[in-house]
Amino acid sequence: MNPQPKLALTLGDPAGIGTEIVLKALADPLLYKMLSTITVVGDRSQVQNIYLSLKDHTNLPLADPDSFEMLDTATQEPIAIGVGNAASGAASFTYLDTAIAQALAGKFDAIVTAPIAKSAWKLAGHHYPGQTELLAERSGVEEFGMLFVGRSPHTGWILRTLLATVHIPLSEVTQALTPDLIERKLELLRRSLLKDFGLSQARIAIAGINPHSGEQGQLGTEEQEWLNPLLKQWNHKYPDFPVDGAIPPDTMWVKPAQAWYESDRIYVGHEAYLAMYHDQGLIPVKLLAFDRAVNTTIGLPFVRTSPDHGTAFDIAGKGIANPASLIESIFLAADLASHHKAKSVVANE
Ligand SMILES: NC(=O)C1=CN([C@@H]2O[C@H](COP(=O)(O)OP(=O)(O)OC[C@H]3O[C@@H](n4cnc5c(N)ncnc54)[C@H](O)[C@@H]3O)[C@@H](O)[C@H]2O)C=CC1
Ligand SMILES: NCC(=O)COP(=O)(O)O
Repeated sequence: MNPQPKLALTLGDPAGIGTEIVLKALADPLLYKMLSTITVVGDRSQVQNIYLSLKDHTNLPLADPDSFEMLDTATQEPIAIGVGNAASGAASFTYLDTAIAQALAGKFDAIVTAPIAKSAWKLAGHHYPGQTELLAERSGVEEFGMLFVGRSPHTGWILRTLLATVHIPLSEVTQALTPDLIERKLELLRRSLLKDFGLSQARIAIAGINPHSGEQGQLGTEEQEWLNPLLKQWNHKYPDFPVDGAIPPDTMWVKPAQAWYESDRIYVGHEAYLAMYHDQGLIPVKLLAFDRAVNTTIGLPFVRTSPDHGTAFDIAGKGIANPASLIESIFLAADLASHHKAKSVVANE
């Protein structure tokens, strides 16, 4: 039988809500059976301090730091809660870097990351757009992507959204969106649907770039000039992973929203969506699923998941942070990693 996958759980930015949601998640009865498979990566004394300061005034129970495994990654200096700074950026960078090194050495099958602040990484001298790019660089992969996954609590339907471009200024988006990029993202998504999610057939919906997908060239020409012809070629090449589009971006999310909320409708819809830029994809994801969507990095040699929210500095230390998206991230990491392990067992047989 397959052993359960081993998960690293990093604390994220210590000035944010990371430690609080980790302690809340690990106290959740749903996670109880998985506790022995999880190693928290971060500063033990900081965890102890947050536990002592919050345990008598939070809205949810906290796990006692003695009840779980920790890989102690002590930080250089005490960190005040509520504002990301160079010290908190240095700490969250070290937690993630430590977890990556251990995952690459085979000690972990998956990394679940609590949120970091990119601005704090920059203050600490680490110039990465986010955790995703550090994970990819350390793993030596060039093709990787940011995929958000959320299961509807109303209908059980799963919304999967890949971003074609991620953390770049809006003014750079149209230059970044090239036929080569879209083809690579579609291929990454196809492989992930096949290998990570076990779907041998899936429909993909792709959003246009311009209002009304260009309105036949009147509101932008990318769709007519190269996006629609590229999709035609793709559909010829991969009939099991057909792409619908380019769908006008303002209406693309109507059917997913119905599938999310309305169990009486039969939505024979798309297994995945490709959004052209960060907010085109993440506004609908967060409107529908802020408390449960999971950010997963596809294309890595190990599994990586993270909540869809950030460090929430405005509520850090108040005991009111919601751990739901982190809990979903832990479940998804375990699922995806079990799937990978099962496949590698079959491959070695
Ligand atoms: N996975 C990651 O590492 C992510 C990191 N970030 C980083 O987080 C920092 C802050 O970003 P913001 O845009 O302010 O987004 P945010 O998600 O941290 O906060 C947005 C709003 O949602 C609330 N919120 C967020 N998570 C919550 C939770 N678990 N429970 C209750 N309320 C919650 C906050 O209090 C705030 O009002 C930025 O530096 C950004 O780069 C943002 C998104 C993801
Ligand atoms: N908006 C998603 C996000 O900021 C996640 O970034 P990353 O740190 O996971 O790369």
